[in-house]
Order: sequence, then structure tokens, then C-alpha cells
Amino acid sequence: MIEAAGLTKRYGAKTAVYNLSFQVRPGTVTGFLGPNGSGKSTTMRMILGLDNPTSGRVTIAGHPYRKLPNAPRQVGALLDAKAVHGGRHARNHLLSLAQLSGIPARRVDEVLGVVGLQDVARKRSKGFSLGMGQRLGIAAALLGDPQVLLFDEPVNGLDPEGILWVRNLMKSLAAEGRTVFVSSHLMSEMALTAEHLIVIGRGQLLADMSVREFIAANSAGFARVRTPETEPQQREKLTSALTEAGGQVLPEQDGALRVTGLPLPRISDLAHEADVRLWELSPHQASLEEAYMRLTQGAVDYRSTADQLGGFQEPQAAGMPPGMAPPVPVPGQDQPGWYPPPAPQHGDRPNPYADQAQAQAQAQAQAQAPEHTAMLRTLPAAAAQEQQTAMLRKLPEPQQPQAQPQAQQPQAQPLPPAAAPTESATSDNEDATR
Ligand SMILES: Nc1ncnc2c1ncn2[C@@H]1O[C@H](COP(=O)(O)OP(=O)(O)OP(=O)(O)O)[C@@H](O)[C@H]1O
Repeated sequence: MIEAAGLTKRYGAKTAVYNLSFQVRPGTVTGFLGPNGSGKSTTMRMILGLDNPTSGRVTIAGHPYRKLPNAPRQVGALLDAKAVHGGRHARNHLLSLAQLSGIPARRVDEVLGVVGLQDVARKRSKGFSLGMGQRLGIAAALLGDPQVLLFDEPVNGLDPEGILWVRNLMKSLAAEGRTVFVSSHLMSEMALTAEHLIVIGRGQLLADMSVREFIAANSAGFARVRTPETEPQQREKLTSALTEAGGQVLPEQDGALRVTGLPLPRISDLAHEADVRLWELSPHQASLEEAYMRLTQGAVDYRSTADQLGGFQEPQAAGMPPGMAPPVPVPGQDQPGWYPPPAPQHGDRPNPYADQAQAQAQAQAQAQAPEHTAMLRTLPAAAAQEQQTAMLRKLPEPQQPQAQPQAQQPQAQPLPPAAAPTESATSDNEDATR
């Protein structure tokens, strides 16, 4: 089990991760989602002891990574598949990692077989394709037969067969009772692989719940209705009847109607009463991608200039945590059918850190703005959790330098080798210089 409590990471003026609390449980694949630059890699690096949190803590099986006895046997990770000595044979690369951790050489051949690289084991990895590199990185993560596995974008560069293989591998590792934490931008893949999701935006928790709950909470189901194409007046008649009954009706490109706000039997009855024949009446549930886009639409840092909001960068709001950007207005906001991203959600699992995170927020607030703290104290626990983020945004942090406008923020830097993260891999001083 991985547990984060009030995890915060600042790089100078940039807040990469802010007050993040979650648990990653064994026995399921937990997906880790968020837009570019939202703090996923930073969080994974803190889990692996490659970066120190500015505040808060994260543990694996109750210990910070650096205090875990025989950590490479307990935790395996793929952070950056390119972080390999290209001049080494694949097998030698794995052998050197195995020797560092006291893992027998026969295990190297085992994992080469598991990832399908046995035939190229004696080829230099600099000649590997992106997909072969990913497989080598996964082999390194599996080397210690660990109970806890972290994968940052494991399907990057893999062909469809490779993607299917990774999906099945993740599921089988979880089915063996291991903790599997995997980040990806491929929503269709996540929907098939993960059972549970942790979603972050601008370093903050947006959702912590099952995939099913996530889709239900962040999307509206709708009905698709189709009338005979040869009789357009039937379509108009039905549109009027449905609208009068309180439904919202949108025409689809193929001539069908997308109806929300009315249950299917009611649509059927209304069509019958209006003497309209139906060629289709079907229920539809939004995809994970649609739900994700809806939840994160206000937390995207990097947008194409071709987007409606291209180039829009709001100046740093006074009192925001350093480097935290305010919510960005999104296309379609306040139009019918749009609704704002919900407050952080924790699904059906109580957040065991709610009190702790709240206490931490209160302590921080107390030091800086007693009037806000007083308000926080008077809120019931659940409401306080929902409101603390919004309220903390208003708190001045005079001791911190003002953050750069977003357009000038640094881009994510390449990550160091992570298959066998070591204490000497990085330090916070190095963070600041990278
Ligand atoms: N060493 C560093 N120094 C300064 N800023 C950093 C450093 N590492 C990350 N950041 C910043 O922290 C923020 C979070 O970056 P991170 O790489 O964790 O995001 P991410 O969610 O993994 O993004 P992506 O999906 O693009 O990989 C970004 O704004 C990034 O520029």
C-alpha cells in the first residue's frame, strides 16, 4: 500500500504538488491521471524517494522509501525507459541492477522472458525501438519480484499487441495481490486497465474513486433517438414534444437526437403520444475520456494556440500558493450543458487523511491568516475538506516570491533512472538546478 498525506512539492516559486492525500491499495490497478504538468511524475518521484517533499509525507508499507528495508525487492518502478546505459547489452543492464540489489542472475533471464526480450538480450539497448526500451524498463521494474509497482506511461511507444500485453500484465500483477500504480494519458487504455483512479490537476487532488464512479460522477448519460429519415417533420414533432416535457434535445450529425433530462420510458411514451415512429431509442453512458475531459477542463496548463483560449494566460492571482494557477475559464463555460468540475471526490472510501490534511491546512492558515482559520474551524469536517482548497487560495504567502506567469514556467525535465531508485539519485539541491 502506498499512502500520501498532505504531500506538497515546491521547486522554487513553482508548486508542482499541493497537499495531496491518497492511498493506493493492493489487489487493484490504480490509474494516476492528470493533464501535462499536473504533478504526476513529481508525485511518483517523491514516492520513490527521488525527491523530498517540501511538506507532508508519503510511505510504502508504512515506511518512507528510503527507510524501506531492501527497497528494490519491495518496490519496482518504470519512470523513464530511456534512462539506460545505451552501450550495455539489455541483459547486462539488468544484471548490473540485479547485482546492486542482491538479486540472483537467473531472475534476469526470467524477466527477459516475461517481457519478450529474450531474443535480443545480448543486443545493445541503444539500438532498441521505443517499445523495446519500454519492455526493458518494465523488466527492470519486475526484477525484484516486488509487491509494489509504479509505472509512468508504460504503454508509451508500444504497438497494439504491446499495449494489450501491458494491460494484461498490470491486471495479473494486481490479481496476485500487488499494488499497481500506473500513470497514462491514454484514457481508452486506462478504462480497460484500471479499476480505481486518482486524478490530479495543477498538483491538487480532483478525484479518488473507482472508474465506474468517476464516469458516473463526471458525465451525464443521454438517450439517442432516431426517427425515420424520410419524414423530417416527425423529428421536429418529437423535438417539440420532448422539449415541452422538460428534456434537452441536441441534433447529432447523423440526424439522430441526443436527449438528456428524460428517462427512456418517458421518451418512448412521449413519442407514442405524439404519434411519432422511432427507429432507435438507446441509452448511452459517457466514456472515461469524456468524463476526464469534463473534470480536468479547468486545470489544463498547456493549450494549443488553435484552441479557443489559445495564448490565454491569466496573471498570478494575489494570495495563491506560489506557482498555483487560478482556474482558467473554459470554452463553453456557462453555456447549457456545461457544469463546473466538482470538488475533490473520494468515492465510497473515506479519506483517512481528511482530518490530518485539514489540520495541516489549518496550521498553515493559522500562521498566515487567522480569520480564514477561524472560518475553517467552524466548518463541519466534510465541508471543511471541500472548502479548504478554495480558501487556501485566498491566503497570502508573503514570504514566498511571486510566481512567474504560466507561460514562463519551466517545462518538466527528463527523469533519472528509476528502475532501481537510490538515495544518491537526486537531492533537493539538484532539483533546484535542473
Ligand atoms: N526539477 C524541477 N524543477 C522545476 N520544476 C519542475 C521540476 N520537475 C517538475 N517541475 C514542474 O512541476 C510541474 C509538474 O511536473 P510533472 O513532471 O510532475 O508533471 P506531469 O503530470 O508528470 O506531466 P506530464 O504528464 O507532462 O509528464 C510542472 O510544471 C513542471 O514544470
